[in-house]
Order: sequence, then structure tokens, then C-alpha cells
Amino acid sequence: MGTSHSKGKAMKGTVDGKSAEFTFTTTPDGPRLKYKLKDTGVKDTIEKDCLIGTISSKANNANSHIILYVDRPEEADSKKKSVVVPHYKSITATGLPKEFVDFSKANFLESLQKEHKQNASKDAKEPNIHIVISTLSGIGLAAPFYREIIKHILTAANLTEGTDFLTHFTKSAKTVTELATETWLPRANAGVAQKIILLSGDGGMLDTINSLLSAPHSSSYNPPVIVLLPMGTGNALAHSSTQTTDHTLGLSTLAQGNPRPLPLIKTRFSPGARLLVDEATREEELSPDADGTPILFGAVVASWGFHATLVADSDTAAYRKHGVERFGIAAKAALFPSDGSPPHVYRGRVSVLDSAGTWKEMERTEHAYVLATLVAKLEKTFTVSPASKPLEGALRLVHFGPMDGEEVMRVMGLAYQGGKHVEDERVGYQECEGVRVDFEEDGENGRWRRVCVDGKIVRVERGGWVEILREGRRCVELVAR
Ligand SMILES: Nc1ncnc2c1ncn2[C@@H]1O[C@H](COP(=O)(O)OP(=O)(O)OP(=O)(O)O)[C@@H](O)[C@H]1O
Repeated sequence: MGTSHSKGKAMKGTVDGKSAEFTFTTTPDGPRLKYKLKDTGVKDTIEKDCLIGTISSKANNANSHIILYVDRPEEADSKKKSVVVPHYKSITATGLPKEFVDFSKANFLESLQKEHKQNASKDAKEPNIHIVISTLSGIGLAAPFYREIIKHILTAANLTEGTDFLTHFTKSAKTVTELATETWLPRANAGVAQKIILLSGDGGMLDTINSLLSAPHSSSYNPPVIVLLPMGTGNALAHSSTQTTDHTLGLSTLAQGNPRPLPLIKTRFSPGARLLVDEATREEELSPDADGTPILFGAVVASWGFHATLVADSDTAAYRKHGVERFGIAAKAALFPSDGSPPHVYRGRVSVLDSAGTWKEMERTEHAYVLATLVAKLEKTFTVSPASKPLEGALRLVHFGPMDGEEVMRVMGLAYQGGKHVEDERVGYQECEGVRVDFEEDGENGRWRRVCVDGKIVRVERGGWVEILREGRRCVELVAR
């Protein structure tokens, strides 16, 4: 809490139809609104970090607003590493201080209302607002988060399920891909404006962008606008590109954010590379590029080495139930093998593409960590690339050579201190245009030739390669604050 406050002016109005007095103050932690009911003395305080946003009420009173907010989490809950659905609140108020309304205006929710009105006037057959609830993302919070909060926010915004928006609960790992390919892509190509609220981790976005880029775009392609609510495990994109440091779990972005183009990477693989699915029990072919090269688009990261290994090894139902701890548990297993041997030394030739368009090969052919990323954070507190700014589109490479398990733990621990690992002299960190790995790992089963793209795992064949490049095509816009 801060120390100096601006003295608030008391204003009279109503809360849910009852006489009330408001005080709006500016504190070092941001603006704060207090109200007290005249009759009962009931009072509440709405602080910036619990505020979702304020929308004009549907009541026929220009002065009437609905304030959406959440309760401050209990001390015990805020200390938990795993996410807890906050307690949602809303009040309808008149006579609110103008500064508060201006500061908390829910622009994005109001844009959904406008779209609804336009669609209704055009007699659109199907809504172009979609809510996707990825039921198995993270520890399974998407469905309760929708039912306990989002549903009520949409009702408060005067939007009706079926006529204004459609909900889609994922039933399989293909649900998002099917929706994006069969509905969103043709409509985007027809120039239709679409808004998608995605309750998932990075995987839901990866499925969306790969489907939207699976066919050529028309000249009238209209990029769908996506709100990503962090319901996954790492939620790298949401934590790096949108507001997730308050207590609203991304809802303040849903209410108050603005769309911005989402930068992408394209990973190209040698023929024979396969996507591992169903806990690596099955393989699938990747979509081919125009020249037949297997490709996968991402918005977060492409890696090989320790990072890819721990993501791949922990992508099982048994690991997933640990939430974000799953990465730490898998990291220990990879760094301290049960037979007492040192961590694996990854062998391959790594080349970096500079801004002049020249590929330069690294001298080192033994590696522990090779990771190219567009974002700053891979988890809420894990800053892998401290120089990366939200949605700027710069690709950065983080890499280091073999170290013992303790050293890797120490260096990676520095990433939890705001990204201090990049100051360690053994860690390479640079901006680049692309990264290529030519694998020199001969193992039969390809365990050490696994590449992670935004959480998906691709296994490359013996003697194969991967190339990570920035992708210039417009695909989607991400709502950010
Ligand atoms: N009902 C379902 N049945 C099978 N698979 C599902 C179902 N719902 C979601 N999935 C799959 O679960 C995975 C969830 O990935 P997502 O990235 O959203 O979450 P995460 O891996 O927990 O988070 P992050 O990628 O941010 O660490 C996706 O591959 C998705 O296709």
C-alpha cells in the first residue's frame, strides 16, 4: 500500500437502486472508489487491481453504469502457485465520479455490444462472437471461470448466448482447430469481423493461428480479434502481452483492452518431422508449406535442448495436475537423472540469421539450451527474455552450453529474478532474424531431437533440421492493455 492519497470528494448517487455516497481517491497504487449505502451503512472498496471495468448500463439512464470487479483474494490464495477463480461482483450505480468512469471504461466490452447491434441490424444469421472454453487446459479452470464470471459479464454487457455469442466447450484436442478451419477462416476471408474469447493456455492460440494460416488469405481477410484469458499452465503469451498482474485473471483486458497485431514465428522442419500427440503415444504429420516443407506457426517460443525436454516430458495427465509446478518437477528429472549421470549434452550445429540476411554458425556444437522467443515471459514469473516488449515482434535467442545440473538450476533460477540469467557470461542472448539447428543426435527414438513450439512437441528425424523465422503474415489481433 502506498502512503500518500489525494483527498477524495464525496459524491451522492445510488448503488443497485439504494442511496449511496461515493469517494474517489488517487493512491500510489492507483485510483480507488469507495461507496457506502445510506440506509444500512453497507460499504465496499473497489481498487484498481480488482477492477474489471465499467460499462454503461442498459437502463435508460445515461448516468447509470455497471461496475464489474472481483474480491481481493485471501492471503492464502494469493500465495498459492496455482490459479484460483476469484469471487466476481458487480453493482449498478448512478452518480459515479466522472474520473472513475473515464478511468475504468470497458471499451472492449462496449465494442462487443456495438457489434451485436450492427449484426442485429444486418440480420446476421450466426453470431461472430465466440467463447472457447478449453476444458483440459491447465488445471481445468476454464469451465468454472466461464460459468462463475464470464457468463455474468456478458449478461451485464447485454449480450445473449445464441443470438449474440456462441460458446464452445472443447471436447477433444481438435475442437479449436475444427472451429478455426471451418468457421473462423472462411468468415475472415469473407471480410467478416470476428471476436473470440479464448479461455486456454498458449496451445489454444497455437491451434488457432495454425488453422488460420492453413490456406491462402483473400484480399479482404479480416484478422479475428482474440482475447486470451490465461487458463493454461505457462500462459506465456498472456503474461507477456496483456495485463495479468492484477487480480482479475485477464478480465480487465477483456473489458478495457485494445486489439493489436500478434507477431508470429514460422518453424520449418526437414521432411519426416512429426508432431507428437496423446502423451507422445502417436505421431501426426505437420501441415506442409507451399514447397512441401513441414511447418508449424507459433506466437511464443521455439526451443531445443533442456527447455523442449522438460515441456515434452511433463506433457502428461499425471504431470498436468501439478499446474505450473510440472515444469519444475520435470526440470529436476532432466537435470539429475536417476542413474546419477550428468544432464544430457545436446549435439548439433546452430546457426543464427542476422539483420543483414546472413546465417552465421556458432562455434559451439554441444548445447544445453537453445531457445528463440518473441515474448518476455514463459510463465508469470519466469522472464526468459527481459528485453522483449509486449507484441513488438522481435525474435531473441537465449542459449548456453553444457553445465552440470546444479549450475543449470542456478542459471535458470536467475530467470525468476526478472531475467538476470542473461547477465551470466555463459549465457548467450541476442536479437536475431532466425535460428537454425542441424541435429547431430543419432539416438534411435529421437528423444534428443524434440523441438518445442509454444508447448507442442515435434520430433525431427536423424540428420534433420529445424529453422525458426519471423513470419510476416497478418493472422490475428490480440487484445492487450
Ligand atoms: N476436452 C479435451 N480433450 C482433449 N484435449 C483437450 C480438450 N480440451 C483441451 N484439450 C487440449 O489440451 C491442451 C491444452 O493446452 P493449453 O496450451 O491450452 O494449456 P496448457 O498446456 O495447460 O497451457 P500452456 O500452453 O499455457 O502451458 C491443448 O492441446 C488442447 O487441444
